[in-house]
Amino acid sequence: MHIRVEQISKQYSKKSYGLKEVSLEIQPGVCGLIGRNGAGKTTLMRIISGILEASSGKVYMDGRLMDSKTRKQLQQSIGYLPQEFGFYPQLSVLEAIDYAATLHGMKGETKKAKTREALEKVHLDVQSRKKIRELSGGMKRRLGIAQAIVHEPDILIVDEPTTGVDPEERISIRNMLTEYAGHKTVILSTHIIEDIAQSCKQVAVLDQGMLKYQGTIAGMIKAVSGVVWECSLPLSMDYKRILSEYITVSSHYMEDAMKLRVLGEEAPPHSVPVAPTAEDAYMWMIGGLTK
Ligand SMILES: Nc1ncnc2c1ncn2[C@@H]1O[C@H](COP(=O)(O)OP(=O)(O)OP(=O)(O)O)[C@@H](O)[C@H]1O
Repeated sequence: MHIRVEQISKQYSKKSYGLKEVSLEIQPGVCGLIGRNGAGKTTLMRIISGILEASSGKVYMDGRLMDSKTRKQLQQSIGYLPQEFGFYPQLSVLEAIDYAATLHGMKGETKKAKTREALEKVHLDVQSRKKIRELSGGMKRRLGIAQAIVHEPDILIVDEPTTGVDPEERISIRNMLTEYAGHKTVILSTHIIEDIAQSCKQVAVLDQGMLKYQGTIAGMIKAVSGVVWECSLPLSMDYKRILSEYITVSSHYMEDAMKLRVLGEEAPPHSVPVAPTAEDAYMWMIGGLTK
């Protein structure tokens, strides 16, 4: 399904904006939403899911406007995993997904088959009798994905599915989402640029409620060619000026020099231009770390 977000704003209160006039096109495949805390990722995902109303703007799915008349029907094509997802700890893995399938109106053999398929997709079929309270954090996250895909939605929206899980689990969750995408649309939010670089065809960078970039990872990297520098500064040099004038991606002391990777339009002293990475591009787009 193709999603079009048109001039969406969300004002929570007089002073608090979640989003400011965000327009975005999302095609089938995995789309990564990246931005620091408070950038507006959750707000955007909740609006696309139809569980939060925008203050202004429109969302279209395959050309159909989401409004009070179409919302319920469009929501049947959406699966959503919020950042915090609570299951009853005394339920078993199977019971939890069976319950989610019931909520989607499934019955009998169909429900049984879909429940089993969802658990297989997230590799929890062998744990199906386990109680939820016995699951690890990563397993709970995978169970959350299973409840979001049990009705095989065309659009899957997952809010920070890889936060706080170990690297192996992160890669596994990433792969599951890529596999699920196939011809479907998966929107995933993250703080982790590596997740986006590895699994997303499309990427949108949000910062302070505004869209800073939309396109491919390759396009994002290309956009910052010529602004990434590696400096090797003599230890006697006052490097604080460079830190204040450039966006610093990394810095470390060597025996004889201070090595910096910085972003800026002009070459800093003692520097050579280097090829940008996705992390450089992201840092450039959000204007560096908050000071
Ligand atoms: N219910 C609310 N009431 C008031 N302000 C809110 C509410 N929800 C979000 N906000 C504000 O809207 C902005 C965007 O928040 P949002 O949760 O969408 O960001 P986020 O990118 O998902 O952040 P995080 O990565 O920390 O989850 C923030 O400034 C936040 O404080």
